[in-house]
Amino acid sequence: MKTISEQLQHKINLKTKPLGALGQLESIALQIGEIQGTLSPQLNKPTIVVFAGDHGIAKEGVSAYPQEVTFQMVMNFLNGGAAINVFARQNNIALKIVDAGVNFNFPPHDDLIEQKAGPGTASFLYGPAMTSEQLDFCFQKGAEVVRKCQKEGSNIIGFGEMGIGNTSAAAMIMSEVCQLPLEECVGRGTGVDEAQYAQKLSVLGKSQEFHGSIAKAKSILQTYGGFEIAQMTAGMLEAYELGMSIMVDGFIASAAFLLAQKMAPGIRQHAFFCHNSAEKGHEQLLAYLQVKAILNLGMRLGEGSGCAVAYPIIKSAVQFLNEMASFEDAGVSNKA
Ligand SMILES: Cc1cc2ncn([C@H]3O[C@H](COP(=O)(O)O)[C@@H](O)[C@H]3O)c2cc1C
Ligand SMILES: O=C(O)c1cccnc1
Repeated sequence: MKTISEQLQHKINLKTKPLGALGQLESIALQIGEIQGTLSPQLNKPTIVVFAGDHGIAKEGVSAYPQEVTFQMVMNFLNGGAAINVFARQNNIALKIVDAGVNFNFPPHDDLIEQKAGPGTASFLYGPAMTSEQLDFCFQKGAEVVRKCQKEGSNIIGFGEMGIGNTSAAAMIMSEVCQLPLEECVGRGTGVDEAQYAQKLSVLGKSQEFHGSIAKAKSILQTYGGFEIAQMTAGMLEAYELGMSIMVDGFIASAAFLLAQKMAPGIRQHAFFCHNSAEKGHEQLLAYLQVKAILNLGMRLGEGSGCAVAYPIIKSAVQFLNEMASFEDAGVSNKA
């Protein structure tokens, strides 16, 4: 009896095209078929969840933009005007916005899921970003929102984020997990200039000296945080448990994924890396995971925008697998 992977590969090879001619679409089709355990996979109710949270480290001059941009952008998401709104609408992707811990009290809104772990993390320059209770809360709530998406019929979910200062948190996580020097993990985020970049590197270097090396995934999260990053990690783990396909956005979402993979190595077979971000460090992060991103558009935005733009490509992979004729169906001669 052939394995499902062998049967899928056979089905792909018999499509009316030269062997391998659909390139990465073929590996995506194979992977979705493997995840769903079927020769005819379906994509149901694609959903992107954007987790927002503030960062204590933002007060140390590590971003080109002020902290209040986090809540202002959440309002923009709710009003439908951000990049992620545009691309999600374009591709019929459901969008959920989560307040994982923004330093602002939002008025109630139907499209906003309130699961605040606090009014932003503490600065990790002086101590851990969050308490163990806050981390537990993030794990519980991040998983809960994904379960809700699945109950609503979704079997493919994208993870995006918003949080001024979060390329700093992500760089700390990457350096720790990948055991790479900070210089290779720290990028310009929202676009810091030379002097601000030197300041960012110095603040992050001091933080790493203060905390020393940290082995456990959960301790890394508690130390460097992001409430939004912790909820993404938990959400990814839940999506894996539920057998869903996972779309990973850029640098920050990939840092959350690094921790999820440290906790559950099998998750990688469920993940699609939607794009290679222009943020320094992302390429090496993807190399560490030994994965190839779908797109390389020089994007460096976050918000789940890479997932929304890459989704139609994943859909093309599923469609060719389900709809394309085989050599036999179409009466086309196969290779001699
Ligand atoms: C207007 C605006 C919209 C954004 N949407 C996502 N980000 C992105 O930039 C931030 C990370 O960069 P850093 O670490 O340099 O602060 C995150 O909020 C991320 O989602 C944005 C940033 C800005 C300014
Ligand atoms: O790669 C990303 O997701 C990213 C890069 C820079 C700023 N915000 C997000």
